[in-house]
Amino acid sequence: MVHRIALLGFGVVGQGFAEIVQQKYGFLKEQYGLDISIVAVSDMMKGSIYHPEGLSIEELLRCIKENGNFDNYPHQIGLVRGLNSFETIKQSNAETIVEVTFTDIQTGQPAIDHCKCAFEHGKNVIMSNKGPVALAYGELKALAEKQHVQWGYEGSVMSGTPALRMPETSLAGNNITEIQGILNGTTNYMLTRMEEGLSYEEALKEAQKLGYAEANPTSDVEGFDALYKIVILSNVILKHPLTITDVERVGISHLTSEDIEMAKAEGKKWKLIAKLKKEGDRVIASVKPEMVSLYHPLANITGATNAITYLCDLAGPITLIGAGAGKVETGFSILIDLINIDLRKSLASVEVSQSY
Ligand SMILES: NC(=O)C1=CN([C@@H]2O[C@H](COP(=O)(O)OP(=O)(O)OC[C@H]3O[C@@H](n4cnc5c(N)ncnc54)[C@H](OP(=O)(O)O)[C@@H]3O)[C@@H](O)[C@H]2O)C=CC1
Ligand SMILES: N[C@@H](CC=O)C(=O)O
Repeated sequence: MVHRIALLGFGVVGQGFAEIVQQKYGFLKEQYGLDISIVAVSDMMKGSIYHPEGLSIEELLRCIKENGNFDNYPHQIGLVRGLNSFETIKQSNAETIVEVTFTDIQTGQPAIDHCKCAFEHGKNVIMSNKGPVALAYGELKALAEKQHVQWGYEGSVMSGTPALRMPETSLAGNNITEIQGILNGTTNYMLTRMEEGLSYEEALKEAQKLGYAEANPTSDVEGFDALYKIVILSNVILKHPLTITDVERVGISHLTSEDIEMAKAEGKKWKLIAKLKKEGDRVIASVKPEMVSLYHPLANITGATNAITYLCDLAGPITLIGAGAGKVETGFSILIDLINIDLRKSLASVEVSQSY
């Protein structure tokens, strides 16, 4: 069955996902019966193209590599240019919208409205964008259910490492009372590189070049990104509706090379640690840098790798370690949600939405 996709945003993650589809097309079709067709891409600066019978991924990637936009995408009958993100959602024949625009840490927009528009038009949404899941989880979940569409957001926490799906499926039946870990790849990468002698600015530049940092890296270094992730974990895994103002937040921007050296001299390391703890009816949440001893379980989590521990009443502490950011890793998070979407459940609603 062909699964038609429209991509909103064609930056690191959008291109990472497109490359995976290009490389694994035959394997995905053979193993999972998943015949992916990217019918539309709408990006703020790179341009927007749509063809109901599918676009050539090779040409999309070539255009971006050569010119940074889609102006030279070969013309063919039926090709539509210039649809904005909302027009792409409404006018394309995609069953699923892949929302990989930037995360706005203040408002979550326009991604929240992208989700609403897609759901209202009977389309599934898959995203690595954290804004909607952190700021509008309850409302969007209810709307998706009402519209009988599916919403995937695995990549919003720890990119392709299954920080959401693993506890939801394999740890089901436990009472999870505490969650803590390193949830931001950029800052963990920076702290690792600063221990190796780089300055704060040099380390940040590297993290940006490697595609780990947010479009606005303030989100990473001031702890907003990890805060969003801890709110998502509380909402999705603990089923406790936390808001961003409920979380104590301190970033790493005040840490200097001297602070790093001081920690080293004491046999310690700085880590940006995110925590959630159930206390009666309340959940206490924080994101802040801590000096941990070299024997601490998180001390050896280096680079853009993340780690998360779920404290379970039955299974005990379960720790997951894996990528927290990256082009392929986050591209994979989109794929795993796509594999888990049951298209048969959504087809009826797409047919309805396309008929008006
Ligand atoms: N990179 C990573 O490792 C991870 C990223 N994420 C999240 O995934 C999302 C994508 O990240 P990433 O690809 O790295 O970010 P990028 O900044 O590389 O790409 C985002 C793209 O979205 C485009 N865009 C912005 N606003 C709009 C809009 N209104 N309509 C259409 N396109 C728009 C941008 O356009 P242009 O630049 O052309 O203006 C840009 O090409 C973010 O929300 C991020 O938080 C989550 C996990 C890991
Ligand atoms: N900027 C984020 C990307 C993934 O969410 C990070 O560095 O972890």
